[in-house]
This record gives sequence, C-alpha cells and structure tokens, in this order.
Amino acid sequence: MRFTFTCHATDGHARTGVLSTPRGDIRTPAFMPVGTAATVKAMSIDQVKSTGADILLGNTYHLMLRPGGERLARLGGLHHFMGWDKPILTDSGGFQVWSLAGLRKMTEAGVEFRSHIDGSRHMLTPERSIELQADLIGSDIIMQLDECTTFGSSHEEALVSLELSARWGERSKVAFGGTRATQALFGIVQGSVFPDLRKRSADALKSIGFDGYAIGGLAVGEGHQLMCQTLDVTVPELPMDRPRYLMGVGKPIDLVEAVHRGVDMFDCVLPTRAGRHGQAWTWDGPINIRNARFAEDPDPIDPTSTCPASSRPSKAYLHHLFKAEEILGQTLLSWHNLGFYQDLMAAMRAAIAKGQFQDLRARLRQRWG
Ligand SMILES: CNc1nc2c(CC[C@H]3O[C@@H](OC)[C@H](OC)[C@@H]3O)c3nc(N)[nH]c(=O)c3cc2[nH]1
Repeated sequence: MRFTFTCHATDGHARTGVLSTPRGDIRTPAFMPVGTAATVKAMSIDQVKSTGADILLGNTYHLMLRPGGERLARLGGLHHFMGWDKPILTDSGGFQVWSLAGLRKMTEAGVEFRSHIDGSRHMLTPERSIELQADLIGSDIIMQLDECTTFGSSHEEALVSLELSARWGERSKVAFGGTRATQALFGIVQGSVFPDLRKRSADALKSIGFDGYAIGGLAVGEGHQLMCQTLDVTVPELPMDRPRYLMGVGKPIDLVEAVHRGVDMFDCVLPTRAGRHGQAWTWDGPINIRNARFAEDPDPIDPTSTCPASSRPSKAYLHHLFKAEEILGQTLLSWHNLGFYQDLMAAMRAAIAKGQFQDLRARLRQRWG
C-alpha cells in the first residue's frame, strides 16, 4: 500500500489528519524528533517511542560520512541499525553540507565537499542523495537535494537558487524512478522571503509532482514575523491533498502559528538541544533548570504528564544533575521536552478536530507572548 494523506478535520487553514505509510501512520500535525546520526541525542529508542512520536528524522550528510551509506546497507539499513521500526524521514544533506562541511564546491552537477569529521572528499548529487536515502539508508520519506537559499539573498540570487533546486528536484524524481510503492519523495520549496519567488518555486515543483511538499529556506535567521509572512504566501500555493513540511521549525509558538497557516509536519533540534543545556518547556513557557530558584524545588516539572521525566524527578533533582554535570540530566530534560512537544501537537490535533483551534491558539499566544 502506498502513502495516503487523509484530512479528518479543518479549522480555518489548520487541518488534522493521518499520513499512512507502510511502516505506520503519522498523525498530523506531527512533530518529528531529530535523530541526525542514527540517534536522538542522549535518548534510548524506547524513551523516544514513549513520547508518542510517530516518525523520526535521519540525516543523509551525517550518515553518508559515518557509518557510511554502503556500510549502513550491509548492516540492514537505518531502521534495523537504530531499532526504530516506524517511519523515518531523511533530509537530503544539502543543508548540512553548507552548515557543517569544509571546502565546498557547488556546480550544476552537485556539491563537492570535505567531511567535517576527517577531511575526506565527497560528492553529493541529486542522484547520489536519492541512492543514499532510498536504497542504502532505506528511509520512508525522502527529500530532494536542494540548495537552502541563505536569508538576506537578493531577489536575483534567490531566483537563481530556486531554479537550481527545481532542476535538482526534477533529477531527484527521475533518480527516484517516478513513484515507488513503499517510499515517498518530497520536493522542497525555496524562494527566500519573496512572495513571487515562493509562488514560482511552488509552481515548478507542482509541475514535477511530489508525494509531499517541504517549505525550505526558513528558520535561517529571518525571525518569527517574516517566517509567518512567508508562510502566508507559500502554503496557499501548495496542493491541499499533500502533506506540507516546514523544515527546521521550531519553538512552540512557531509550531502553533504554522499549524494555523496549514502546515502538517515539523522537525527541530530545539527540544533536544535546549534540553541538553538545561532548558525545559512548560505550558507556562520555558524555564532553565540551572537557575538557583530550583535548587530546593521539591516538585516535578509537570505532575500531570504521562512522561516519566516530567512527572517524577523533582526540579531540585534535575537542578542537581545539571550542576553536577551528570549525563542523566541531559537525558531527562530531552525526554521531557520531546514529551511536551508531542503533547502540544496532540492538543492542537484535538482542538482542530473540535473546531476549537483558535481558542487554543489565543490562550497559548497570550501565555507565550
Ligand atoms: C534549523 N532551521 C532550518 N533547518 C533547515 C533544514 C535542515 C533540517 C535538518 O537539519 C538537521 O538539523 C539541523 C536535521 O537533520 C536530521 C533536520 O532534518 C533544511 N534542509 C533542507 N534540505 N532544505 C532547507 O531549505 C532547510 C531549511 C532549514 N532551516
């Protein structure tokens, strides 16, 4: 059975539904924990599962360098390797080449770079990225290779960049082989913050035809307002019957505002990265557990939560773990934050289903400011 995306309810532009895949259903709006190098940092796969995540992210750039695509295939692919039997979405690697690799050379063919790990030379083309994701890593949802247009690019630079990504999108689809029974290919819309270029990019990708459409080139320094304004002009250009994935987003308020505008899928390193640094998200906003005011706070972060990391350890204990630089502190706060993000998505799905999303949105905007 192929991928089917079904909307169960809408509330304004917000919608809730299910993306059914051969490896399991993804309830949307969905938050996808980031498992860049075959692990959601500091967490066991059972802890990740316990938060309610339906799908994880992997990253082609990291995995092609270590353990290597061919080695991963010899070991049975990413699902078997990391013990996750639900869906996995992999990013195509272009973004990380620009944010991590050294000595990059960009050509029409693809991007040549040196590994940030050992300086070895690599070439990433649309065709190689598809081979890595679909055949070697074995991911369920595959992203085209694209160029993430840097924020602050001129209109002309953004146009050149989106046209390259569109040509790479065409080549990605050809390499993917049109459509596949058990895997899906998503295109990535660029165009920076220019409404006309966002439409142009969306039109180009729709004419190629993808199983889903990611909105790239955001959460790259443009700020919340400009991200929302860009979503206002981009989401309406995307097909209603296909999932929309906003890459790299975001803070809880970003998720609420993007769901309000019709986005279905999200990924962000924030809940795990901020968790490792002592920041815990709560319904009343973020707290930093290292703050002295928690040194003798006997209460857990959220006694009503189903997540053990939220309902059991006292804030004093978590404070102690961070002060003592104990690894367990990083695990517990990452676990708590992912649980919070999943609870936020579940609350939004339920509110949309009941036609009460605007009430929830108003309450959260008032609390989170
Ligand atoms: C943070 N803001 C942001 N991230 C972004 C990512 C990476 C997300 C990926 O990067 C890794 O985390 C840093 C994760 O890899 C598993 C994630 O999937 C993007 N990826 C592509 N292909 N194209 C984009 O236009 C793009 C834009 C982004 N904006």
